[in-house]
Amino acid sequence: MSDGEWVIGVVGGSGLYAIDALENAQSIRVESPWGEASDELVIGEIAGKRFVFLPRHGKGHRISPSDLNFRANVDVLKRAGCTDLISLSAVGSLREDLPPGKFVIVDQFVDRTFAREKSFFGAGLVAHVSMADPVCGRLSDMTEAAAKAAGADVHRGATYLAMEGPQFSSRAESELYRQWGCDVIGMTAMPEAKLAREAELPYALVAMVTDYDCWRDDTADVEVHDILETLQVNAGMAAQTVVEFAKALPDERPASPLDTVLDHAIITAPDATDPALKAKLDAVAGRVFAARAG
Ligand SMILES: CSC[C@H]1O[C@H](OP(=O)(O)O)[C@H](O)[C@@H]1O
Ligand SMILES: Nc1ncnc2[nH]cnc12
Repeated sequence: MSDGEWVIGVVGGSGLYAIDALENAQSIRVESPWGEASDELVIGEIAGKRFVFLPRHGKGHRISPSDLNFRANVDVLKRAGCTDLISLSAVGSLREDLPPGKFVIVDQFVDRTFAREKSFFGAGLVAHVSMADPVCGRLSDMTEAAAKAAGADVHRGATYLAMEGPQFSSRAESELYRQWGCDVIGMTAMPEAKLAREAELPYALVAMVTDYDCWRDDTADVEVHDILETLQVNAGMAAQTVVEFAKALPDERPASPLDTVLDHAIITAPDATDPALKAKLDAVAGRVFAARAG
């Protein structure tokens, strides 16, 4: 893939249901063969760059983590022309030195979710992408710089434990995840990051710490009310992070190795391929099919 234009998809998590800085904003509903996405996409510009916003839980926070259609969400962002995805998420902290208010640029995941569709591929078209380095370093560098420019207290590098939810963790689980070396906990970055990788969309995660989960003796156990209170304080900084990101974005987007991960991931022979699944994969893997045909 050659150099080109940036189109930045932003997935807004809890407390982030709109981006006011989007200029010439238009809401569009994008159909997906993977079902209903969480909401309409809002397409617009910030500092002359193209952005596409999707509220992960839908406007009004209608959709629970286990009910999110992650495949449709990533598929519609790909269909809308996104080249890269930035995820903004609320997380609990599993570490003393990551207090509420901190912005954390996540670089690893432990996926403990179990009730979600985790791949675009499957019977009739099998693919195995690498998740060794699950986030894009270039995008993470830029989001780190942007969060700092927005005035956030930023920590770079953390392991995110993705839990199923929607209930918060028991104290024993919280302690276990700490012993595993996990740093923050949330319910949504998986399978989002896996699906972004399959869709050849470089992905970065800005996690905003809202609470200490339930492992810390002298802190009250996490409650939604406290999360939303902390998010209200942070929402401005999160929105400003997107603006700073846009301002610093170079005009040209250099190609990324993550743009072509499917070149070496699809294992099913052409004559064993299920045409119906192949058709559903038109946005996610259309580039590879076209290259193979041509
Ligand atoms: C609102 S409390 C728990 C909720 O917040 C996080 O969502 P998101 O990652 O979309 O910001 C967490 O993962 C839970 O879904
Ligand atoms: N403690 C926590 N556990 C899971 N998801 C969260 N999102 C914000 N805080 C969380």
